[in-house]
Amino acid sequence: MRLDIDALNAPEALWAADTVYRADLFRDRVALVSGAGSGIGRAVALLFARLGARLVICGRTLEKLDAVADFVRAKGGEVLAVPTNVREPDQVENLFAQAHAHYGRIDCVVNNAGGQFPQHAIDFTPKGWSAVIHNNLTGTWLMMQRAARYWRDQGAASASMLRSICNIVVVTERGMPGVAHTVAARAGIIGASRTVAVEWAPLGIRVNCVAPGLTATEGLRVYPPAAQKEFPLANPMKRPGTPMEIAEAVVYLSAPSGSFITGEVLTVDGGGRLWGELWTAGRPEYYQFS
Ligand SMILES: CCCCCCC/C=C/C(=O)SCCNC(=O)CCNC(=O)[C@H](O)C(C)(C)COP(=O)(O)OP(=O)(O)OC[C@H]1O[C@@H](n2cnc3c(N)ncnc32)[C@H](O)[C@@H]1OP(=O)(O)O
Ligand SMILES: NC(=O)C1=CN([C@@H]2O[C@H](COP(=O)(O)OP(=O)(O)OC[C@H]3O[C@@H](n4cnc5c(N)ncnc54)[C@H](OP(=O)(O)O)[C@@H]3O)[C@@H](O)[C@H]2O)C=CC1
Repeated sequence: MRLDIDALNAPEALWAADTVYRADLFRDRVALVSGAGSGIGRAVALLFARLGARLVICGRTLEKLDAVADFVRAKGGEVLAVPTNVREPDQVENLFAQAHAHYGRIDCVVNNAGGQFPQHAIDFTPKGWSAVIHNNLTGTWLMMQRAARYWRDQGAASASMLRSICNIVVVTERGMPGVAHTVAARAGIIGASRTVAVEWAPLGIRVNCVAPGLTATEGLRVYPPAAQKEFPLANPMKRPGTPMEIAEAVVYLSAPSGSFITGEVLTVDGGGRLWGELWTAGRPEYYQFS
């Protein structure tokens, strides 16, 4: 299988792609997207912008954020780019302070920033385990909690507020050989999301997760060629998902279409949790077919 990752992730292609949503769905709303400099996060941010949202985007690398911000502005959109490492509480604090100073409101938060490295679990070092847990569990949690405190401090939710948190996780049901650290971290986020969906409902906050299956982004390039060769075996559709397919799921949960949905995990994996093999660090000999 040849993955045309560059074509599927090109901002112009994302901007021109068909969408089921109407153009003013997020007019006057503010959407904050982490990890928006590439891949799924960029696709989510661009779709929000196409639907009229004003954006706050963050990630660790300023150049990547600037490229997305320049593109959105060239299309007539409004965007604030704040370099942020979501693992650092002070930086998360600064992000929300800047967003509020700039727009005076935040409606939706999409916690997409994350990543891991493929390795057989038996070889994880304490430092490697901690890096992935901090990135994906602690970082996402800090963003969720800061968003909830922001909305609590804003007072009662008005009818015009969406107050939605959407966390990008991975499909955890069958585990995923080669990335046990990230499966552990994301299972933690799913559990926390279900719990705070109840605790934060009185604040008018909905909390959901989107679990993408194999999705064609630049991020896949960190996987070894042997794993990449087997990517078509990841689901019964025998193709990767596209960043746009994940973005449309995020918008569904974040928009009024998700107004009665909270504590849910929307799996967008082409059926991969039912059938498919994903050996992210290569297939061990024991599991070879011949
Ligand atoms: C088949 C694929 C599809 C399914 C996979 C699961 C679904 C998810 C898919 C995706 O997420 S797509 C890709 C998303 N993007 C990324 O994953 C980004 C790339 N990864 C990273 O940036 C890092 O892996 C990181 C750990 C997340 C970054 O954290 P940090 O900057 O703190 O780490 P480092 O300082 O680089 O390393 C700390 C520590 O971690 C161990 N380690 C890091 N990389 C590797 C590696 N390639 N192999 C083994 N161990 C690694 C190591 O112990 C490092 O410490 P030192 O050895 O450097 O002292
Ligand atoms: N592609 C796939 O098959 C799947 C992806 N996912 C998840 O979807 C999300 C997006 O992945 P994808 O788009 O594929 O890959 P990318 O690597 O392109 O996206 C990850 C983004 O997160 C940012 N990021 C990583 N760590 C941090 C941090 N500590 N603070 C702030 N930003 C950070 C990165 O930017 P920078 O390095 O500049 O900070 C990058 O823009 C990730 O959480 C990923 O694990 C889940 C399932 C499948």
